[in-house]
Amino acid sequence: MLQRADAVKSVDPAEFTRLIDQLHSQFNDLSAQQREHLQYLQGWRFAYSGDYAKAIPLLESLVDSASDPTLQFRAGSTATNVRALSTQYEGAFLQLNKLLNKLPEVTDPDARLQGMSVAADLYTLVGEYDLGIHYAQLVVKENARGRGVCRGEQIRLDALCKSKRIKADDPSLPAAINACLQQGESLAANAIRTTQARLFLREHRLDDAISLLERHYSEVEQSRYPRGISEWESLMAQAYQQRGAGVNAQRMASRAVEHAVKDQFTPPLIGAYRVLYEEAEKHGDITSAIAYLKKSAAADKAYLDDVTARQLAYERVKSNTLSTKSQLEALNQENKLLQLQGQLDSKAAETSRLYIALLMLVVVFIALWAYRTKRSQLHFMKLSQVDSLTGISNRPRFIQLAEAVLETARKSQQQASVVLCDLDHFKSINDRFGHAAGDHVLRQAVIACQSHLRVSDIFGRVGGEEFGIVLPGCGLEDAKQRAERLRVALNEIDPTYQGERCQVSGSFGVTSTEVSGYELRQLLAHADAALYRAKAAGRDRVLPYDGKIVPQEQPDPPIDDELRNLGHA
Ligand SMILES: Nc1nc2c(ncn2[C@@H]2O[C@H](COP(=O)(O)OP(=O)(O)OP(=O)(O)O)[C@@H](O)[C@H]2O)c(=O)[nH]1
Repeated sequence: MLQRADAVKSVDPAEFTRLIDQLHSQFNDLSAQQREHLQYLQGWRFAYSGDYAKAIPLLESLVDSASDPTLQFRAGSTATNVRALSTQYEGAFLQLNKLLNKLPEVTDPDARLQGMSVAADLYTLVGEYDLGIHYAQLVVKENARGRGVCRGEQIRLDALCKSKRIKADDPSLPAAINACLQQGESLAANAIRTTQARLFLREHRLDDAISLLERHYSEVEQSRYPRGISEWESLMAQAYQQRGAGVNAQRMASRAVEHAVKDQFTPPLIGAYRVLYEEAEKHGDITSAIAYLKKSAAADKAYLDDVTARQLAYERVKSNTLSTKSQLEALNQENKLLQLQGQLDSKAAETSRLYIALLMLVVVFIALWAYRTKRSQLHFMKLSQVDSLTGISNRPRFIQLAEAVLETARKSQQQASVVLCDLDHFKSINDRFGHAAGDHVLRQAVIACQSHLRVSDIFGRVGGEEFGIVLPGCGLEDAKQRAERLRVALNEIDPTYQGERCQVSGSFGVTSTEVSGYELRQLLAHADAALYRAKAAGRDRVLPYDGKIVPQEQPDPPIDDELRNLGHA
């Protein structure tokens, strides 16, 4: 029943009214959504009958609260229309803005037709004919369920008529009327006929106007649409008057006034009063003439006020919308700017992270490079400090370590001893068994000595087959005993090499700080003197420096030269 009522509401007013009443009687059986639909139809009925005050709250409450978005949009369309009809133009344009914003999301073709029709109507009403025509053409183009051509053409032709861009003979007029009739839209067909009648009157084709208006008058009367009936009758009155049929003119004008919607001052009403005034004046009824003239003037003024009001409302809403739009655009720009700023910040952070990563990579690379360099430096340093044959300190390293140990001993006034050891007849080992055997003996001699030395003792190869030993914390007597142990250890080296016997022995010269002081040069010289004495005494023995044997006089050579000389000793 709801659907049927909706379908017939503008084509069969009697059936529509009957259905609505019947639905009201079954109100309790309706679902919430059905009640909302009924509320919409009730609002529509009030609007149709000209009771705008009742129609508006019913419709607008649905705009905000209806559960179905399509019904919301439809209620909004009708509410816009009703507000315009009741001259609440600002409200109408505000509603229209809401509608046009929602329009892209609306899919229901009927609802779209209704919304776009309202837009077209309203723009035409404020003289924005091109905009009105634009929406009317959209209605025609979408042609929802075949009804778009009728509805859109009705508005487009009205806008063309008002903007004086069409003639009464334009073929689109009968074509549109036919389209409406095919759809059963007699109300719209008659609205187009009204437009055509106005055009006939404008072109002074009175017979055509009267013929058209009379032909369909009864049909219009049956429409129960007061606004349409009143306009029709006003046009008839004006046509009759111009034709000289005063009685008919007066009759129709009175009906037009009678049917006019209360407090609505439209051109048809003004026209009707004008006819009544002129007819009364013609018949000498001055009192009535003055009364109608006053009414006509009042209606005219009210209409002009209305035109001004709607123009003002339109301009006000338009400028508000524009300023809201520009505010929104400014906000959008600001948002875009903020977004860009955000993107820029994150890019900058990303770049910083890249830089940091790069920097870390460089640092790691440098650290690695430094580590490798240091390692190879240490390796080379070690190589430069170690005797490659025996693995103990070489001569420069021995001197360096010995000086350090003696300096420490000097500072703490502790004793230290220096021992020089030279292998006996080493040349003959080389000569008899070969150089490799000599090397082997040198390595064995070092191993034998090491097993009797402490970690704190300094042991180095100071010449070809000559070794230096510094014994920190060791006095002369102790040093002699320890040198003796070394001597015995050399004797105990396995004397066979590749099946041949090669006896190893060494001669030792010993001195200590208590005898020679803390100067390494002096200590070495004295130890060397003792060694010289041991060699001379028959080798394979330990002799201390006794101060009696003076080593060979030398003009204080640099310590390396001295050591070299010692090596040859
Ligand atoms: N195999 C080998 N021989 C070396 C090395 N360094 C020096 N020599 C040899 O050691 C020998 C030292 O001989 P001399 O200085 O005559 O002394 P010596 O034969 O030990 O006799 P005295 O010291 O008087 O007992 C020389 O023949 C050098 O060539 C070495 O690294 N390896």
